[in-house]
Amino acid sequence: MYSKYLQVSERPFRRSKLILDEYEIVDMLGKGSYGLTYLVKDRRGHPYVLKQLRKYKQYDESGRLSFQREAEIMKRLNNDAFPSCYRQFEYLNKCFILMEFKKGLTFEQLIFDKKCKFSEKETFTHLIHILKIVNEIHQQDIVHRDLRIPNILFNDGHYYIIDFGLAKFLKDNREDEHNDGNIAKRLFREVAFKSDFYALGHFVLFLLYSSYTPVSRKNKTWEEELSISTEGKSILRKMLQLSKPYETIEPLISDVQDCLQNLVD
Ligand SMILES: Nc1ncnc2c1ncn2[C@@H]1O[C@H](COP(=O)(O)OP(=O)(O)OP(=O)(O)O)[C@@H](O)[C@H]1O
Repeated sequence: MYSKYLQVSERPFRRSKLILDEYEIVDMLGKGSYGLTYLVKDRRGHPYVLKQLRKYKQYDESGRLSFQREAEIMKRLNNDAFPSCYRQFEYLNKCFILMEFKKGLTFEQLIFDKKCKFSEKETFTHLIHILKIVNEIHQQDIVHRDLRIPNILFNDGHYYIIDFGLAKFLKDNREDEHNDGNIAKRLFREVAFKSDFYALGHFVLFLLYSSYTPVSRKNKTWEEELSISTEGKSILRKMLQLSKPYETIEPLISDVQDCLQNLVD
């Protein structure tokens, strides 16, 4: 009850507010269930992203641990494709992570705001680039667990993956966590590489549907609606765990590369 009160009563910082006498709030970027995300700038005007753990999560050990883990994972992933974690601090009894601002548009913005349309070839080309950076994450035995269109940015040929709030080390796999009977949640959140492929399967569907025009009002499956290659369909079925799933990234990368060779522009 009290945590519900804290959740609804918590007000985000206003624009222009100075944090630690150093970082000025420029804009609010996101309001998730466990964090508030701001765009801030320092005194020289350099932009950063500042993530604040929500108050009601701060009193919960698992909330504090996840926030700590998010920072630890960002520090571990030393690659330009992921935001660097610069600083963790407390201010007014709230926990913060200061990270690198990655310039770009999310695939959600590209599809829904910019109305970009992606062909099958373009979709799998984006996928192969993204898989190469997901490989960097998996090589550290980390599963991202939230590879959705708002968490993948694109800018001038560069791809960035953000939001490690749900990421976990493989060793942190706990049976009870994804055993609550909700199958969709389990497929997205399982602490196994295949849950990242499952999420990317949905990412691929979002891109493919951007260039789809409905021809009837009947409810159909993506396999009936989308006209894509047999290879593309087979990859997607495995990603979505409708047929024997990919357990590691290498065979998936290899299948996407083969598929791309046969697709025309
Ligand atoms: N490092 C970053 N560089 C650039 N933009 C970022 C960065 N981190 C977050 N953002 C932007 O802020 C938005 C919200 O951030 P984030 O996903 O971390 O928080 P969230 O509140 O948990 O959001 P969600 O509910 O979408 O997961 C992102 O969709 C993205 O547009």
